[in-house]
Amino acid sequence: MICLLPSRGLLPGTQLCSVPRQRLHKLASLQNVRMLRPKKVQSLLYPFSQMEPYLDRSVDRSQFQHFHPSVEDMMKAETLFLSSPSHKIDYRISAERLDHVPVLKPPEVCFIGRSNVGKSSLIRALFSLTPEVEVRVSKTPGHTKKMNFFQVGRAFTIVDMPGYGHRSPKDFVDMVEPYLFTRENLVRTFLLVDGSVGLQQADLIAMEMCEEIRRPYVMVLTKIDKPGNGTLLRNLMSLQDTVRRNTTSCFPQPLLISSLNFCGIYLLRCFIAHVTGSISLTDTSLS
Ligand SMILES: Nc1nc2c(ncn2[C@@H]2O[C@H](COP(=O)(O)OP(=O)(O)OP(=O)(O)O)[C@@H](O)[C@H]2O)c(=O)[nH]1
Ligand SMILES: [Mg+2]
Repeated sequence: MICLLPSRGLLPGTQLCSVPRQRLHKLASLQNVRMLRPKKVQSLLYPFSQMEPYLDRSVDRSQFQHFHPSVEDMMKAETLFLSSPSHKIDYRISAERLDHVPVLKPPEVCFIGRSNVGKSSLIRALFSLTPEVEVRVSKTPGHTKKMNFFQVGRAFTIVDMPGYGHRSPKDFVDMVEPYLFTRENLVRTFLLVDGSVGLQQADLIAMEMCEEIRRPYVMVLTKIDKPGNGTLLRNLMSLQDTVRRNTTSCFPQPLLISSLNFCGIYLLRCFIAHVTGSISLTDTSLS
């Protein structure tokens, strides 16, 4: 691999490399996914479909399908995650204090959650069609220490946040909380919960904070490849119950994601494209 390092304007955490096309993960693009077995396609595009057979018949399934985009809508959204000369996807800047945060016009979405929950991995999977934008991930909790801004053309900005639970709450309270309260162009916060362990006390505190901020946020269950179906279903139902009982600003449908096997990544790309106003959906996508 030829690396063009060091590159001007790049901070630690991001490298600009010339990556041969074949290094793209085979599941990065819907084009490839659509060639797989229909059952596999279904579970990658609509991860909730894996859970359905295990649900009690009395459970109302519509609450898990408020956002149910067509494959065509997902294809439209995917084009936004492809970098081109007229639509550059790139790391923009890192900020370790609120006054370092750049003023940017495009709508913004950010990812918060406990350290190690998989925030950076998820953003890396979203950008898997543009592997030259490197998002660093680590087994060690507390790896991401700054807010990292990634610009997706003029369409939107994605922000990777330091986690809470490790070296926090100080970092989080000093930097992330004021950002969430004051950022004018922030259109959605994604609050990640580890799907293999379920809701923890720290997650409940973060949900309370999001409720206090009163801006729209969405729960995301990560690492869904790790637990067995029983554990995952239990964690999903408990999260769903908490959302229903205790929240008013939270989107009613938790999104299910595995950054390892790309399950749910296409749906999340479409959700981001939708909430940032970058695509218009066909009528059937939202209920
Ligand atoms: N099995 C599995 N492991 C994952 C997944 N996503 C992330 N991981 C692993 O979880 C660990 C933490 O991932 P990160 O993406 O760095 O987590 P983070 O939330 O950004 O962590 P901080 O930056 O420390 O807050 C890494 O070892 C990842 O490989 C997933 O979908 N499935
Ligand atoms: Mg991180």
